[in-house]
Amino acid sequence: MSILPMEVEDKPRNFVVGSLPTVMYIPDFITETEETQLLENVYKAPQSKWKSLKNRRLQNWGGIVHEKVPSWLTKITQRISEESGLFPSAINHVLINEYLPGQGIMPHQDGPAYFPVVAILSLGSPVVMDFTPHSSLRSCSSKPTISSEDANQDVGMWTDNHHPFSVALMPRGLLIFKDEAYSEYLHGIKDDAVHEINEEVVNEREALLGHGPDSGLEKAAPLEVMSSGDVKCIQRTKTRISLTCRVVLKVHKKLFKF
Ligand SMILES: O=C(O)CCC(=O)C(=O)O
Ligand SMILES: [Fe+2]
Repeated sequence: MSILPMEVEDKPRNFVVGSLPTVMYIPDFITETEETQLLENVYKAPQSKWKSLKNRRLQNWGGIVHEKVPSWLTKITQRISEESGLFPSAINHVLINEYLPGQGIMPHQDGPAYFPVVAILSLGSPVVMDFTPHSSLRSCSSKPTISSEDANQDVGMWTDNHHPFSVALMPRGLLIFKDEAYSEYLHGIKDDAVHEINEEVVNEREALLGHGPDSGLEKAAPLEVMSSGDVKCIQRTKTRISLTCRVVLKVHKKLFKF
């Protein structure tokens, strides 16, 4: 079946979650077989490919001169690029992050080296990713010591309808965020072994059912999601691998200084 340009253009918009039009989540973007194959390839890489950081390990593929993204990754990145229609050229950089249960990533903004669209494919185990408006978007900048948790309680703190929100990243799901969500928000993953699926999680339904909003197919909640009373939680019991796919605009000899 051919995909008409109209459909290509409409596709990402169908997957918008929450109130920002620049955040999309596509459940089950890949099959379980593809997930297994990707995980096999990630762990087939030589040990020297892993860089250990304080709270996680990562592999860098591409983004520097003379290093192409390998074909086991381009199989997926080409599909992400084609189906989203959001990247200006072929995805030339994939960062693979490995998180053990209880590991996370500090709230941060992806750097200016990238075109402002990022696609994150999750494998293995689910987590919740939190988005927080950049501190410059606080209407009360005189309260710099407030913790992000306290800030989440106080909706009036943020200017121009900027509010903290979260996205549940289930295995095989694809998160895409761009433009405003890319440059006006920080994103991070808490280093806790349990992540609550609270009312700030914009894709709660898709995460719990494991299917897209219009699929009509309801499946039991994934095993890792537990309920205690009204509160649903992700119990992080397994390793999570994520593939962060971006376009490096100007390819240099080095991307990071480790
Ligand atoms: O692992 C993730 O889901 C996020 C990774 C990330 O934000 C990054 O590598 O910049
Ligand atoms: Fe990031």
